[in-house]
Amino acid sequence: MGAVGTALAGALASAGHEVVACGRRPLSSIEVTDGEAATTHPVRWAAEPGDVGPAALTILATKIHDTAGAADWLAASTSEGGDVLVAQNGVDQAERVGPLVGTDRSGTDPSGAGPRGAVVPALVYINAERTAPGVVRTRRTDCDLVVPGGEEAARVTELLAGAGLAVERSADFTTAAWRKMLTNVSANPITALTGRRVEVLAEPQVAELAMRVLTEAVAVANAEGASLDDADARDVLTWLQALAPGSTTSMLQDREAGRPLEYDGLTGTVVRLGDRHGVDVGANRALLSLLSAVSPAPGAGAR
Ligand SMILES: NC(=O)C1=CN([C@@H]2O[C@H](COP(=O)(O)OP(=O)(O)OC[C@H]3O[C@@H](n4cnc5c(N)ncnc54)[C@H](OP(=O)(O)O)[C@@H]3O)[C@@H](O)[C@H]2O)C=CC1
Ligand SMILES: CC(C)(CO)C(=O)C(=O)O
Repeated sequence: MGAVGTALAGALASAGHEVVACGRRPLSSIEVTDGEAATTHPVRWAAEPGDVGPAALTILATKIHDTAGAADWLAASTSEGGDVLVAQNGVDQAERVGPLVGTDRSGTDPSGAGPRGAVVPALVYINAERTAPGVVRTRRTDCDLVVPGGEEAARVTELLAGAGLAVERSADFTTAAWRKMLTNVSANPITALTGRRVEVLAEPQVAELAMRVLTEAVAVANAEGASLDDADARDVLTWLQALAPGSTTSMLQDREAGRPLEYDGLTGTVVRLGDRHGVDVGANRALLSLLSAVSPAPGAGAR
């Protein structure tokens, strides 16, 4: 459980759900501070996949490059079905996680057709800052999560009911995912590279760079089937500039903690797709070069 996992776990615990924390460090409770109010919730810690047991809902909230590392946890919690909410950034959550869920991974079932739950992508708009293991500060706007339309996402949304989360359904999830991606290919690299929180995006020269990054990403998004324009790029920058004072990014937190940076599935994706579609992605490529100089791409094979 990191920043997002703890924030979502706190919300589910407050709705009365039993929460199991799958992780490498023992955890008996979590604390979530939203605004001034801190709430503490008990959790059961599972030290290894064999301790998890079947779950009605599994939330995967690792960094993109750690997805494959979570495979045994996912196989264990979905061995009898149950849905998976993929609370990760990027644009291909379902493709990334689908193969890891609910299939017989022992090799004894050649059809690979174990029980299957649904894999539902979630675009996370909660700004979550982990200040200690199991301790998180959230800064929220009027939307916490965006999930697709359809029956499977409706079932997951129902499970989340009562958790105090503002969940939106999007009938055009490709566009919604790329809109969220715009926040991450601009704010995350720029904050991580400058070592400053999102307020850095208010500086005129930085805002100009962010707009170049965003307009390139909009062209890539549209080549991938999204429906965005330069006004959306402007809106995303305005949204980022209006985030609560002190808001950070997941990539800046990783840089500060000396952890690998999650750029391959974000800026790396924009650059690869830009090259494939013949879209100029010069500003994104420059950020990618700088990010790779700061931290070698972790798990580039685990996109
Ligand atoms: N933080 C934020 O505000 C936002 C983040 N996001 C996205 O959400 C996703 C999660 O981000 P965030 O919560 O910030 O990330 P964190 O780094 O805070 O949390 C990731 C967690 O995954 C755990 N983990 C990684 N590999 C394994 C494994 N093999 N087994 C068990 N646990 C594992 C880590 O454990 P350990 O602590 O032991 O390393 C860590 O606790 C990312 O895709 C991010 O881009 C989206 C919106 C906002
Ligand atoms: C929107 C933003 C930039 C902040 O929550 C984010 O998604 C992240 O930190 O990864």
